[in-house]
Amino acid sequence: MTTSTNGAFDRTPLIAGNWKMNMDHVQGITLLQKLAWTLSDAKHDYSRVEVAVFPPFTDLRGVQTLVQGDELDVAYGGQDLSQFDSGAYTGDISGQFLNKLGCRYVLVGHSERRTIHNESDDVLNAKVKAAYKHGVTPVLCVGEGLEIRQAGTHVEHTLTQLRADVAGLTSEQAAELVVAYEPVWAIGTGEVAGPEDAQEMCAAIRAELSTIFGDDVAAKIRLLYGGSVKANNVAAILDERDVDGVLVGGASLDPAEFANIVRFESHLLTD
Ligand SMILES: O=C(CO)COP(=O)(O)O
Repeated sequence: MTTSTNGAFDRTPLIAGNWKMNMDHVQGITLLQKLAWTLSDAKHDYSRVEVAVFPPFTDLRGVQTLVQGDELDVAYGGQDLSQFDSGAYTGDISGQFLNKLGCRYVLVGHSERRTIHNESDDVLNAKVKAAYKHGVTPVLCVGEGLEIRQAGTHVEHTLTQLRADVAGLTSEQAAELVVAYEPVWAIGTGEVAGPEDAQEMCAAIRAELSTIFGDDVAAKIRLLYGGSVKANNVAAILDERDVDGVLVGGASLDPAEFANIVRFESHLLTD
């Protein structure tokens, strides 16, 4: 991904931080300010990279105010959205509301939503479509649990999720899509899938997207890896041909660590 010879040069690397249910709106602003200060000291190290954060819903208005007021070069998004536009859906958040708050992205189908909230691929397909309807780009999360990995059926499992979740999208929509491969066994465990595991799955995902949407569209879709990404392992993961970014959980709560992940290319230069 970091050279012009691998065909992936045109895909802007996306370094995304999923804060999960951490950081209230006051803590969230402090975290984002510290991140912005750290990054502004080293702007030249990450000028080619897009940075995004996914705070809790209650933080989004404050994040919007800070990003706009200080003209921060940081995108932000919601961690979930409703498949519906508005109405009697207590506790849910419409994509329309996210759009109004300036969200560029929204996570769809994170494994914690799939398991804790039993979100099915049918629901996730509707959520992906709802995101496009409201002008927010979905970051679709797919990936297998430990038992499936041990059984060796992880590629087919993940592609089955992918096919169901992107069913019915137009090529124009698909070209904007971001897919995050997050093996559940590597989330928050310290177990990181090896760069070759990330590449194996991302190559399979891109091949499947080529079958569905054609080679040109698939070549535009950014594929992220997520699962125990840290500053000391990010460069090797992002050196893989089909891996175009990372979705970071725990390490995104530490502004210095996350800034070092954003500056992954400077690790490549110094390593
Ligand atoms: O779930 C993740 C990001 O969405 C990964 O979390 P960790 O980086 O904490 O393993």
